[in-house]
Amino acid sequence: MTSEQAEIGVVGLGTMGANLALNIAEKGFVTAGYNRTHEKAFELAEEARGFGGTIVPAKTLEEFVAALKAPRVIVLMVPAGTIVDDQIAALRPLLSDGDIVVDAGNADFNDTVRRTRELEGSGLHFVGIGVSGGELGARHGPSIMAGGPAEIYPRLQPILEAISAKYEGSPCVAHLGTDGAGHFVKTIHNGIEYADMQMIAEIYGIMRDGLGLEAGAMADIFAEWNKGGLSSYLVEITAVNLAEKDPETGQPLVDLITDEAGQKGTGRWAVIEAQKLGAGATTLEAAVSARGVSSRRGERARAAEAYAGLAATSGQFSGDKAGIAELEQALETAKIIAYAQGFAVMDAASKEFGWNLPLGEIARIWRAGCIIRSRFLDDIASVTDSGETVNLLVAPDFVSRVSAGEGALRKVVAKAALSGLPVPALSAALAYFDDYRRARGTTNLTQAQRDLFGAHTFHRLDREGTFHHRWPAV
Ligand SMILES: NC(=O)C1=CN([C@@H]2O[C@H](COP(=O)(O)OP(=O)(O)OC[C@H]3O[C@@H](n4cnc5c(N)ncnc54)[C@H](OP(=O)(O)O)[C@@H]3O)[C@@H](O)[C@H]2O)C=CC1
Ligand SMILES: O=C(CO)[C@H](O)[C@H](O)COP(=O)(O)O
Repeated sequence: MTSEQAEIGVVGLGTMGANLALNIAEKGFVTAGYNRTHEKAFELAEEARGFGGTIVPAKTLEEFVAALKAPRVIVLMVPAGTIVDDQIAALRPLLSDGDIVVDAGNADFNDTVRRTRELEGSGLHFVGIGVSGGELGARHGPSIMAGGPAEIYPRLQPILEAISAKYEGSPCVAHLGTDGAGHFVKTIHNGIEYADMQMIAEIYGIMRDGLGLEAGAMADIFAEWNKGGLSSYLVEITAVNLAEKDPETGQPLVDLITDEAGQKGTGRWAVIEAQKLGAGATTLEAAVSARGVSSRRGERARAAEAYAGLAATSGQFSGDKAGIAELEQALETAKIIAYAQGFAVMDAASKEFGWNLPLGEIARIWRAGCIIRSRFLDDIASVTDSGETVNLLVAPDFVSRVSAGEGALRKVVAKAALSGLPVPALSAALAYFDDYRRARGTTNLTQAQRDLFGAHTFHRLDREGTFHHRWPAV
């Protein structure tokens, strides 16, 4: 291979990096590849040759950098945290003015902001981008959420547009704002992903433990739902997950998988940022907490024993057509509420960090390629396009949909409570909805309590100003 021929380079050729490199090479861009375990780069170069693409493999970072045309574009696809800092530190002495380092892994947007500042004035440009779509998305078309300096984006745009997913011909990629905007949006994408997955799991729990349905029967129901308002990648894969049989035992594979959810941190970051912004993302919180509870399997087994004597009111749910339709409508309604929360967090962040996030564009680039892709994002795009700051819950189209579905959600949450079936995310959605639509809430009492014990003051409904009352001593 000759030197200085690659238009872009990828560092970190694991699940995502390898597939992204193949995707880029397939689109006709000569791509340099470096991996800590360098054999992978050579294997990948061989694979790319198979479809006529070029990946220039490198044994060392020096060789990798030498293979790139200047000004260089280097994409990091390694695990979040210090590994990204270490890679930047290792690359820095090898790079020149004008080179661009792109962190395309999941990252805490605070780290992206810090790295941007650290590289400011160094001659290098730092760009944080979120990539969603998992292994297949990376290979054939992910949704890409770009941050970083607006003036640098045009240099990345042709490659990003070529490799991204397309929705009716439109590339699912956009520059969303400066510094950490892309990673922030990806983080909220993942928070919504957690909520969506948790709600699906709760409905599955009702079908399994409340209705006694077998996995195969549930697969058919989810496959049917995927043809309607719930049509989405996550519902589609749920049907596939439930239909799959373990090749060794012939049993549904899902029945043999332990009920302990892993998490790599993005959902937690989403919830932390929502809390910092004072934008309640209760369905996302419920989903993150539920994964935490699930991981304490031993503790749960002991608690199950301790409360074995508690009687649940069985027979609440019905498996007939109307009963299944009620579950479908409850899930659809709760999903709208979860997405409303996610978009409200992005709206709050946009104002706090001065990003001017294009919420309609975000919904549009999530319509294909990413894990939460669904038909329903098209509806969100039209609502958020108006440019007005609205919580989706008060947009007219969603008011009618939530009004039509809230009864089903309420019944499902109530029946689950009576049955002793856990529905933390579905009930969080309902509670948020009831809270959000209540013109006269109850925190007047909270304010009174705060003023009594801490002289924190309060506002009054009947006059302007800030007040402190001399409450009776307690
Ligand atoms: N998997 C997914 O669905 C998605 C993942 N992401 C994000 O993409 C990034 C990569 O994830 P993924 O591809 O799944 O992870 P993998 O574990 O499959 O790959 C990790 C890559 O990072 C390299 N690496 C790990 N530790 C080090 C280190 N200390 N120094 C140098 N290189 C190191 C590995 O090299 P080696 O081969 O030598 O171990 C490998 O190339 C992460 O930020 C992840 O959050 C984003 C969207 C989806
Ligand atoms: O970014 C992703 C999808 O969008 C990754 O698959 C991520 O790993 C999912 O998060 P977690 O591992 O915490 O479930």
